[in-house]
This record gives sequence, C-alpha cells and structure tokens, in this order.
Amino acid sequence: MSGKPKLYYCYGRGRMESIRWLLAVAGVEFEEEILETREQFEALLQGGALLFQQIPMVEIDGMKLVQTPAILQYIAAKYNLYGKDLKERALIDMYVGGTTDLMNPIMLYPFIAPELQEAHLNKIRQLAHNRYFPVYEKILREHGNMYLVGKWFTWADVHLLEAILMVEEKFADLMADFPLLRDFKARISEIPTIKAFLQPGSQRKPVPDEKYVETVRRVLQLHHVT
Ligand SMILES: N[C@@H](CCC(=O)N[C@@H](CS)C(=O)NCC(=O)O)C(=O)O
Repeated sequence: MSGKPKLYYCYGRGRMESIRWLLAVAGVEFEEEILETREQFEALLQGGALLFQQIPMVEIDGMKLVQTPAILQYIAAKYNLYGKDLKERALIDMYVGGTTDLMNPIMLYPFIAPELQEAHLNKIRQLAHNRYFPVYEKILREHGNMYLVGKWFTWADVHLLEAILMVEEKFADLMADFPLLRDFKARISEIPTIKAFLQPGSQRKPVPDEKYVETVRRVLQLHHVT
C-alpha cells in the first residue's frame, strides 16, 4: 500500500471527477483502479468493498468510502477546504448543492437516448443561464471577495470552476453574460494545483465519448437511462 488514496471508477468523469478535482487541488497524489470489465466490478462487490453496490469508491485512511458527497466532505475537511466554522460549512454545502444540481444533467447527457438529447441540452442551457450562473454571479458580487465563501478558496470554488468548464464545453458563448464568473475562472485557474490539473497529462478525464458510455454500461450493466 502506497498510502495514497485509491479511486475505483471507470476511465471517465462521471461522479468521480469532482473527487479527482478536489484531491488534485488539495495537492494530494492519488492512484486509480480503472474498471473496464464486469468481472472487476463483481470482484469488488464480492469482496464487500461497495457498501451500496455502487461506485465511486475511494480507499483512504484505512476506509473504503462510497457515496460521493461523503467522500467529498471528508476530503474537503481533511485538507482545509471546508470553511472556518459551521456557518461557512453550511454555505459551502449549499453552493456545492447548486453546482451539483447543474452538473448532474450534464453528466447524464451522454447516456440519454439520441432522440431526447436536444431537449436535454436545451434544459441544461436554461438551468445554467437562468437559474444557477446568475446566483453565483450575485454571490461573487455581494461577497466582494475573490472566492465564494470566506477569505480563502474552498471546495465550493473548486466545484464551481468544474461546473463552469463543463458548461463552457457545451455552450462556448454562455459565459458572455457573466463577467464575474469569467474573472473568477481566470483567477482561480492560476492557483498552482488547479493550473497543473488543467494541463494535458493530468488525471483529469476527457469529455465523455462513446467508448466511456459503452464501458459504463458494460461494467454497471446499465441498459436504459432516459
Ligand atoms: N448516491 C451515490 C450514487 C452512486 C451511483 O449511482 N453510482 C453509479 C455509477 S456513477 C452506480 O454505481 N450505478 C450502479 C447501480 O446503482 O447499480 C453517490 O452519490 O455516490
């Protein structure tokens, strides 16, 4: 055992990507076991490693953690990215809740039936433009700080950056209406660990493609997601 956290997931973003982001931004090196076959997944199941028969799973500090929010909260708290007190923590949870609700339909998009994809994409655009991004723009304006919460960057900032990048990949023009979010993105992308994670060759995963979708379906035996 190397002592590094070990991440169990398919080769792709999905629910694991925010965990990769948070570890990378905290400057924590991690290993990955890439699941490509149903047999690998079943071996984990049979070994009792997956509490609810689901991934992501992360081995860290002698634990086998599942449930993405629990994993993220543990990492955020351990590496001082979870605010200075309970009130800051509540704000961080609330803001991460919003970015999660925006990222979930983007994460689901590659699994949507082709005839439903256009409507799904329109819905994502509406959510980003009319519901979530105006809120984060307002928070940055009113907080008057470089970051969303307190005086230092937190998990909420990391999650917002990930959400902005995911939305931009789908709608390159959308950020035009959100100048503070554009500034935020430019500033936070200069934080050294973030800059490194954004470079080619990092453990950041690419935009989902057909191969990723096929692998997830094979490993998880998922047939229909609509
Ligand atoms: N609430 C869980 C949901 C995990 C989840 O749905 N994982 C999917 C893959 S991303 C999975 O393992 N699906 C297989 C199944 O539910 O049987 C979390 O937040 O981690």
